[in-house]
Amino acid sequence: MRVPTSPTPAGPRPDAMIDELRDLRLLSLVENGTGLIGYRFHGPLFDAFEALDGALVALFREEYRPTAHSCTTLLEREALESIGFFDKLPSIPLHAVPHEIAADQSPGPSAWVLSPSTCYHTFGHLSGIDERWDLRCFTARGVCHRFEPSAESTRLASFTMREFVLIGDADLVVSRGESMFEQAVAFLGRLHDDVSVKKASDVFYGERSEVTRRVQLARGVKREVLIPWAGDELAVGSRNLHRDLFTTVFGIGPNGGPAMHSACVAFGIERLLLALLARTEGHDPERLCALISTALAESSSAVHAT
Ligand SMILES: Nc1ncnc2c1ncn2[C@@H]1O[C@H](COP(=O)(O)OP(=O)(O)OP(=O)(O)O)[C@@H](O)[C@H]1O
Ligand SMILES: [Zn+2]
Repeated sequence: MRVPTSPTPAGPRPDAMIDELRDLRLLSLVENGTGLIGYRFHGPLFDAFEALDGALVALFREEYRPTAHSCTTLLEREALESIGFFDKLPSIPLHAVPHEIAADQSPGPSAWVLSPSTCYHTFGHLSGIDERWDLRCFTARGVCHRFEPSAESTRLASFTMREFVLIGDADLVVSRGESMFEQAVAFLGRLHDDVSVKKASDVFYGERSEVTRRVQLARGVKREVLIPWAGDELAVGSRNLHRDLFTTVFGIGPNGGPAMHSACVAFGIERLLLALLARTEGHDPERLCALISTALAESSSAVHAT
């Protein structure tokens, strides 16, 4: 998450490919005065979006057997308060004032925010569970919202995240989280010849200081997978280790004994789609769909061969 800068930039400069896709009516921009809110994908471009998301789920289905769940766009404000989100990143959450809830006055408009990540729904669902397990995987796709105004065409206020959450034994969460991330990187490497990985820090998981940033980098709490985009590198996914932060706050697992840990591996589907399409011949979404199927088949046979 990036702390918003001020003053707010005028608006995004769509890249040439984005203009092309708009002309073909495959994509439309959702904008307001502060910049780009999000994208709507149409026809074959939406098919490629679904193919990418579906491939990520298929990639991990056999080995991790994730339990899938859905998400609401709205999240209880309390959930973010309990993990100190507003103390660390007060400007990121977008507050929701849906008319129906406002009219009903119960629980009241200020009780809701637009969800900034999908894993809070997973943790919320497991809250208070009195069970311990070695390792379980959960997955959800959700529209996420963050207020990080920027002139970049890939920093959206509304975007789609596919997330896998691992919960269980501390060592297993780290080792399996790492191999899951590596498998995703290998899959993306079949679709693009210039995929890179780097360690990152996130102000959310500590104080906003240089010391914390370095400690996080040294501990490898966050790793990102990047694909070139518009002369720069774009983070299309990340692996975050939370230790027992969320399991403790949300009360996941029985009292007593070592706390279970959690990690998440998350992907931004809009970023992935645009960055991969930029490398696809003719920026053709149907061609990208075919490449995704081939890469998925190759990835599965690589897993079975080991
Ligand atoms: N504002 C955004 N617009 C589009 N995609 C995003 C945005 N923020 C995050 N994502 C996508 O969701 C993925 C997982 O979210 P995560 O919280 O790890 O991102 P992040 O570290 O905040 O991203 P960044 O480093 O770009 O600020 C990111 O790797 C990225 O692909
Ligand atoms: Zn997460």
